[in-house]
Amino acid sequence: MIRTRGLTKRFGRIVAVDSVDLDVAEGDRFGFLGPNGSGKTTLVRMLLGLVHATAGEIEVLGKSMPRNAAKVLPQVGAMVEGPGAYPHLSGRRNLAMFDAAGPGGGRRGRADRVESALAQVGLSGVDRRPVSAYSLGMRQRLGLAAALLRAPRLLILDEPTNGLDPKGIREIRDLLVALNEAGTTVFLSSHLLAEVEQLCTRVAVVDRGRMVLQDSLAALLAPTGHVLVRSPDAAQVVALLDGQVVARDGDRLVVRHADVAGLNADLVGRGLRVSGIEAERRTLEQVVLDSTGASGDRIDGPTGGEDR
Ligand SMILES: Nc1ncnc2c1ncn2[C@@H]1O[C@H](COP(=O)(O)OP(=O)(O)OP(=O)(O)O)[C@@H](O)[C@H]1O
Repeated sequence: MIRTRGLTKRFGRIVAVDSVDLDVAEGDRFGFLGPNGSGKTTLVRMLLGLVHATAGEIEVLGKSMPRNAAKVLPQVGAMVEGPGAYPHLSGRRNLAMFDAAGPGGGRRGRADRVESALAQVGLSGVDRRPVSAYSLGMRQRLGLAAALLRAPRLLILDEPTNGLDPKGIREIRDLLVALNEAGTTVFLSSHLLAEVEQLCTRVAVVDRGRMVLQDSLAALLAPTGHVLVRSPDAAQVVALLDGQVVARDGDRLVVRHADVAGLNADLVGRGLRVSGIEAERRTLEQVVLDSTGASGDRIDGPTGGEDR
């Protein structure tokens, strides 16, 4: 669905995107993560032909970009850098104009396309008030509605839940899952780890323009090979497991062991009480923090921060 090789963008001395090889497969819900200023928006804009790459190759829907933009873009729904809309017009009017402007946007069926897109994003009851009177969350939903007008095969969204409250975030997440289950590939950039952890099946992480990680979420959050044990008999557990306990804090132990059920049976079988036991997993936050450096928009003084 999306494939880049050696994709690079320089702005003068700044390398905003540095030789990125991205692979998004059909059916993915792909989360593109990175700290502020790491190059996410620049990469997304290159995918859509809005910014010319300095070097490298881009394929979207199997076709080279931006050469095939006219063929590819009608099958791609995109929302980049906040929803753009005419502020003095209503949401419906904005969508109708947006529909008319693109290929495949004949007058026939336009009203239905607009109503269907509004309904999908939860705006079907919206009145004639101008977009300037919309809340940030309503504008975000309207931007998403514009991306959905053509029932796209691929959705490319830059920070789609910016400005939404927790309920709104959840609604958009449910909508993206439903669209994905109906066959739409979803690619979204975000710096909200919890959002990506709950929504995405695959993730890539960029840091200062370079891709530092690309894998399935399940693989990234797989068990670490340690088991977290809680036991009122912690001292005896340490003695019994001799050398396998890598950390202890009161009644909590971290044990090097791959088999949770087996370890539990072993401890209980020897008369040791277990009040909690589970496989240790890293959170996406830990995975990302381990793979990235300091925040991209930090400007430390001579004594602070890391040497760049
Ligand atoms: N038009 C431009 N001219 C010069 N530098 C730019 C331009 N666009 C982006 N940059 C620089 O490229 C780098 C990457 O910016 P980009 O906006 O792609 O990051 P981002 O990951 O999307 O950040 P954020 O999460 O804050 O939106 C930054 O250092 C930014 O200052």
